[in-house]
Amino acid sequence: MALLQIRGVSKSFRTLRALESVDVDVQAGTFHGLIGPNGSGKSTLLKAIAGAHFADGGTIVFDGHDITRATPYERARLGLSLKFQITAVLPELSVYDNVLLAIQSGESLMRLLLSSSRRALDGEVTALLERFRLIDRADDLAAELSHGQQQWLEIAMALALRPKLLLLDEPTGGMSPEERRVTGTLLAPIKAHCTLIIVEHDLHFIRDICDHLTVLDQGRVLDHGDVETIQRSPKVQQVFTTRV
Ligand SMILES: Nc1ncnc2c1ncn2[C@@H]1O[C@H](COP(=O)(O)OP(=O)(O)OP(=O)(O)O)[C@@H](O)[C@H]1O
Repeated sequence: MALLQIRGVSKSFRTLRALESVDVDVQAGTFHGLIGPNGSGKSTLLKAIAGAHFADGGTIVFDGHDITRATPYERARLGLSLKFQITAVLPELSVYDNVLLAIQSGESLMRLLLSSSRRALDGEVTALLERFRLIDRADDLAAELSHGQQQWLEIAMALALRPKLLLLDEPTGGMSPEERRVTGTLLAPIKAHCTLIIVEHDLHFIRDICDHLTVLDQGRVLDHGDVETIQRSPKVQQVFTTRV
């Protein structure tokens, strides 16, 4: 059974049908790309998965649980984590404290009161900072990081609670080509423990890191399959040459 099963999901904003009867299966241990022209519904689908929007119709089953009406908090407890397009780091805190807070957000109040404090969590914070090449910036304010480094910090924070499924909305937006390349390198090892759904406009980037692609067009699934199949798909080629 797929880790995530989306069946017949629809979402309207007033009269606009942003998603129309969308079916997607995401297998555990894969990187799954969502692509499509502007306004095709990619972000709306991510938000419906994370619970930031409720679907108007259809069902979403995650890891055997029907989460269609679950709150974002309940989904997070089941192992879903979302990093939005807009940076959400706390700029006035150090890089270290941003990651520490992200880890502590999953701690029970009792553990916090008993102070499973900085020292107890230091190993976890340090490991994440090392993995995301931020250890040398640990004491700097998050505001002082480059745009690319802030994105990596956010991915590290999204991984702090060890999610089973990570949702990334355009993580390479605004990055330099070198930062994009590094982002691919940083994401690759998470496949060992985390499934990924990623929305991206950079088709080279997504082609290089994804196993499977779903193509949306005007709120519907236009095609899906492995990267080679999608690259050869005439209907996908037509949409990308005429409307991207
Ligand atoms: N909160 C909202 N209220 C009203 N309309 C919305 C809302 N969110 C999205 N839409 C509309 O729904 C449609 C799908 O938007 P969505 O952001 O999901 O597309 P997208 O594929 O992610 O686009 P892009 O690639 O430009 O980010 C668009 O027409 C958009 O204007």
